[in-house]
Amino acid sequence: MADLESQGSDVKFHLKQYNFQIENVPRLSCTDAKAEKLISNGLPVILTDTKLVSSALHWDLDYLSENMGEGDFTVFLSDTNKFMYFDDKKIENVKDFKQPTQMIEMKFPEFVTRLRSYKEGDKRLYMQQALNDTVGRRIVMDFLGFNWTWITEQQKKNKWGPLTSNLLLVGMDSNITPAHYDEQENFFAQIKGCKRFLLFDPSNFECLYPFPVYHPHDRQSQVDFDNPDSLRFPKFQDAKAFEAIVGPGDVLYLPMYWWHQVESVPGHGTVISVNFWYKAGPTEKVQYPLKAHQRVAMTRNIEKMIIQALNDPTEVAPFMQAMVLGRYT
Ligand SMILES: O=C(O)CCC(=O)C(=O)O
Ligand SMILES: [Fe+2]
Repeated sequence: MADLESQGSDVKFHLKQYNFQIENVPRLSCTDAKAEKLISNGLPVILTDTKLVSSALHWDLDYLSENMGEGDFTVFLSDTNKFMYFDDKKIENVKDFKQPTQMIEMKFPEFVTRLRSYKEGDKRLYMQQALNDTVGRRIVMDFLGFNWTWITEQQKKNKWGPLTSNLLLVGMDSNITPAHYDEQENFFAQIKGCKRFLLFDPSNFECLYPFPVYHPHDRQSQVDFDNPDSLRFPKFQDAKAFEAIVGPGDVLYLPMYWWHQVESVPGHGTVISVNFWYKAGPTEKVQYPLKAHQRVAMTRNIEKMIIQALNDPTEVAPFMQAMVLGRYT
C-alpha cells in the first residue's frame, strides 16, 4: 500500500492501546531475500508488492453487489464490535452456551442494503464467506487474475499442502475478530480499508489462555483484551505482540498457530479482505526441545484423546486435576 506511511500517524491515532509489549512486523518487498527467509522460517511479514489481488482492488460494495451472484453468503450479527468465532458442532459440549453472534445467510445485495442502512444501536455486520463457484462471471475473471504464479511458488517452496479456501471478509470498520489461532498457513490479502493485526507467536499459549479443545470457542483466547481479568489470567501481561497494519494491496503472511486479533481500523469505511488458507506441509522431523507450535499440537492431541476416552466434556477437568494435583505440582 503506497500511502500507508503518509497515513501512518492518522491510522495509529485511532488504534486501541494495550498494556503488553508491541513490536512491528517488517514490511518488505516480496523480491527481498529477507522476506523469503521470514516465510520459510514461519515468521510473519507484510509484503507490499505481490500483486496477489491486484485484479480485485476495484472491488467495492456496488461492484460486488452486482457481480457476486445468486449464492448465499454467511453474515454474522453482533451487539458489540467483537465477532468471536464459535464452532457449531461443539455447542452441545457446554451447558447454557450463549452464542456471541448470530449467523445468518443472505444474498449479497441484501447484505449491502443492511450495511448501508446501519445506524447506531443496530446489530453490527460481518460477512465471512468462502468464495465458491456461484459467483458471477466478472468475479470469476478477477479471481483468475490473482497472482497464482507467485502464491503457488510460495506454496511449493515452503512445502505446504493444498489451498483449502479463500475466505472473503466484508465488514464494517471497527469490527474486531478477537485473538485466536488457526491450524493452517495463511496469506491474508487486504483489498479495501485497513486492518490492524496483533500477532503473538505460539509460545504465548500460556499468556493467552485458550478455551478447552472441546469448547465451541476452541482456539480462541479467553482473555478479553479490553478488560483483562488479571486474577484468572495473570500471565496475559507477559504476552509479547507483533503489530501489522495492512492496507489495500498488502499481503500478510500469517503463519500457522500464530495468534491473531484483527481490528478493522476505524474511519476507513467498509473493509474487504480475501485470505488464502493452505494445509500444513508434512510434519517436520522432531527435534528436542520441541518447538512451541509442536507443543500446541501435542496439547491439542492429548486433550482430544482424553475427551474421546471419557466421552463426557464435564469429566475432563476433574480427570486432569486428579492426574496432576499433588503429583506433578
Ligand atoms: O480479518 C478478520 O477479521 C479475521 C481473519 C482471520 O482470522 C484469518 O484470516 O485467519
Ligand atoms: Fe484467523
